[in-house]
Amino acid sequence: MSGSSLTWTSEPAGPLQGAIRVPGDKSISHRAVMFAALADGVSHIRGFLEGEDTRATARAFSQMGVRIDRPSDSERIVHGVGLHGLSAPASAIDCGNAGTGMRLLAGLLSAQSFDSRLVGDESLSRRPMRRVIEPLARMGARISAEEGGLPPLRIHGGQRLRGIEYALPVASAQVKSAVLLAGLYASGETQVIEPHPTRDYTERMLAAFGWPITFSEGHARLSGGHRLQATDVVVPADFSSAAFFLVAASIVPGSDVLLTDVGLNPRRTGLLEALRLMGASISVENPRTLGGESVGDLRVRYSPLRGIDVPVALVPDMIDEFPALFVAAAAARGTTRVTGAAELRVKESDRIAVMARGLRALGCALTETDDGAIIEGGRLHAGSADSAGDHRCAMSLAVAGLVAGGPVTIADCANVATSFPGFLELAARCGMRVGEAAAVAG
Ligand SMILES: O=C(O)C1=C[C@@H](OP(=O)(O)O)[C@@H](O)[C@H](O)C1
Ligand SMILES: C=C(OP(=O)(O)O)C(=O)O
Repeated sequence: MSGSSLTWTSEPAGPLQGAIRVPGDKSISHRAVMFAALADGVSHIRGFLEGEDTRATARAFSQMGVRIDRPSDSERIVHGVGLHGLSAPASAIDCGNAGTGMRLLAGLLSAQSFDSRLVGDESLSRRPMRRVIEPLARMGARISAEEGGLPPLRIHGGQRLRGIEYALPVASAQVKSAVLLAGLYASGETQVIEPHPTRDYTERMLAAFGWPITFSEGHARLSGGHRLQATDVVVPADFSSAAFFLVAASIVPGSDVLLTDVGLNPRRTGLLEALRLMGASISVENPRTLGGESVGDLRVRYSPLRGIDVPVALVPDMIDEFPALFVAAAAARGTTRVTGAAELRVKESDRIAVMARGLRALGCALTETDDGAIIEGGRLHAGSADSAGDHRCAMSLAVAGLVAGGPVTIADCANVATSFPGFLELAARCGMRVGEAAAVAG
């Protein structure tokens, strides 16, 4: 990573135009490497996200003896070692900035015969891990953490796991997936019940790799003792990365942008519905299936937005898109209220606080609440904001700069490389004026 001091400048821009394909889906890329590594045979992954988060996951499996070839950018050929073929890593596994990597690996590693240690960067080291430790301990896992349930995690191998029925206290695909991954190795049946359905990539991908699993909205059930069979995976473009362009083109007058091959799993597309409720003009063109997932091209045209009460039922389906939604709300006419989104406070940053500070610095009237915010739309002005090292806040604040009265500087943007390498190039290609501060100023 290129140092946390990276500052961007974003300037007001004219209409955004063009067709772009954002990089591969992060959630699917993490899981594709994991299941391919544990499968019997060789799997070919196309469209893999070349982000720091997913590369860290691939590195973790290389450390555990899995051969992973990279024939070209965003391609991986994974030589699976079978469910019991991983070997003890010689050193700690560094998950970088990735909550997904750490929580899913915690489930998987708690079932191995060897000990392991999971570490992360400064942000990940502040994120709650009790949510996975607790159900995994019930299955018989032995995991110790720092005070407060924080990383690093020390996982004591050689435990016999047993299946459990687990009702998740919070809607979390990461916790669900950690339990299901441990369940692959457990005796008996493992069942997970969610308070609200979350992204079901683990369930779908287990089925694609040949593991018997029953799942429906909010519920998944599997038994241990089967095998995973290598399969090829095609990763669609990441809706969460497309989100910045959906908002940008919606708020910059005259814009007309096409985002191609975007994954449209309904557990990810809450922002599409929220923006449409606000008056956005977004159509799905050429809907089709790619690698078992619904995909489509999203055509977004400028349309004046109005404030809404974001339906609470949409929250889990747009959990990573709130920083972008906050910007849409700040540029809309009227008031937007977000509730039921307390999870935003335990992401890469406290996303409610970081976006509140950032948008207030640009003149937005915004009131933080425990589980959301009240955002008054209006005109933004030039100013300085800090992303607090959070990739999604950095890109969202860059979008805000497009409609501010003058240049906006955004501090601490290096972590954009965790989920969206090449953001600046794609942004420039459709007409955004965002760049590294020195380059824009010079
Ligand atoms: O399972 C996944 O791939 C993810 C689940 C979500 O986290 P939670 O499970 O904490 O809601 C999301 O915020 C994250 O970016 C990716
Ligand atoms: C929350 C996110 O990811 P993770 O939990 O994997 O760090 C995200 O990408 O917005």
